[in-house]
Amino acid sequence: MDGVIVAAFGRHYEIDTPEGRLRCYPRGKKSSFACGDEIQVLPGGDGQGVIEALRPRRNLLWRSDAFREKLIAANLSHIVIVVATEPGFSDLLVSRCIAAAESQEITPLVVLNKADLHERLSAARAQLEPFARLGYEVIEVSALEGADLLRKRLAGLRAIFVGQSGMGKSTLTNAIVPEANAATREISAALDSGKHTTTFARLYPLPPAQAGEPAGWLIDSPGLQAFGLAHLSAEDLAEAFVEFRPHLGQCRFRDCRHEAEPGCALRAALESGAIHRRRWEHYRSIREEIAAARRLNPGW
Ligand SMILES: Nc1nc2c(ncn2[C@@H]2O[C@H](COP(=O)(O)OP(=O)(O)OP(=O)(O)O)[C@@H](O)[C@H]2O)c(=O)[nH]1
Ligand SMILES: [Zn+2]
Repeated sequence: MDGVIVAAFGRHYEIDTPEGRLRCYPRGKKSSFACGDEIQVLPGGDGQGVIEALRPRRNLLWRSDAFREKLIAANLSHIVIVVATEPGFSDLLVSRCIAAAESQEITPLVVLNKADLHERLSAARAQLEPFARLGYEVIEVSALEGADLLRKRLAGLRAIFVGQSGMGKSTLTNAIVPEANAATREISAALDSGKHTTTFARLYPLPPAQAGEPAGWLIDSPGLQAFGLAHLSAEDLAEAFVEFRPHLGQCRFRDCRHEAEPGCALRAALESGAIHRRRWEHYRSIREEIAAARRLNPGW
């Protein structure tokens, strides 16, 4: 039977199948599946099943530091990077998420939430300007006011919300997917608290963009403060900055590290303004972090 992983708990998985939701276990000890993975399941009765096989992935979003890697989601069409007017957000984290997306050929989409908090709106817009200038879509919403525009935009997509804690990912999910509301209420009741912090990723169905087209889904994921990209090589990283692409391979030296070498095409693009200074800083700090991770663990 075919199914899709809707939640991953390490040792077991929740899988939606044509016969309903099953609680499934992998065959062996090793289990490395993610939300969005398409799976072949052997149902075992009483709502349980065994994972028989993984269908080939179209892509895989993951993060890594020197010693650990974590699968986030598979088979995505879009990564929705949620930021907010309040509290402040890290534009470096936005660049990291975009780099992760670009390296897997997933389309990034930036959502600026809490647009109802007007005093902070222009500062947040200014922080997003380097991304908007690159052609990345930025959508302003207020989860408290319904997020209708975003609901329409996401119809038919296979998307994940990523972002720092407190940006409003869960509130947006609740505004967009009615079933998510019920799930949040259950968890809150179980924890006996009004405050809800997402602790694991969960996939919810979305309607198709038009009747007759395929349905989509949306994954709400826990807030992240870090998005390590230790698995990307220096070349992968430069490629993941889309505005660098026309300049790659144009440096005087084939092995240019884009530091202080003469005839560096990237630095020339920076000086001419074709590369935004902020994005250059992001690139440098991610590259440093990758180099540090690889010094700690040469196995990468
Ligand atoms: N004013 C305003 N507040 C919002 C909006 N969206 C969310 N909030 C508030 O922001 C806080 C954080 O929202 P959450 O949805 O829990 O944030 P999250 O990104 O899911 O956080 P984690 O679950 O920790 O990852 C809550 O108090 C929400 O009520 C909005 O559009 N406007
Ligand atoms: Zn160079």
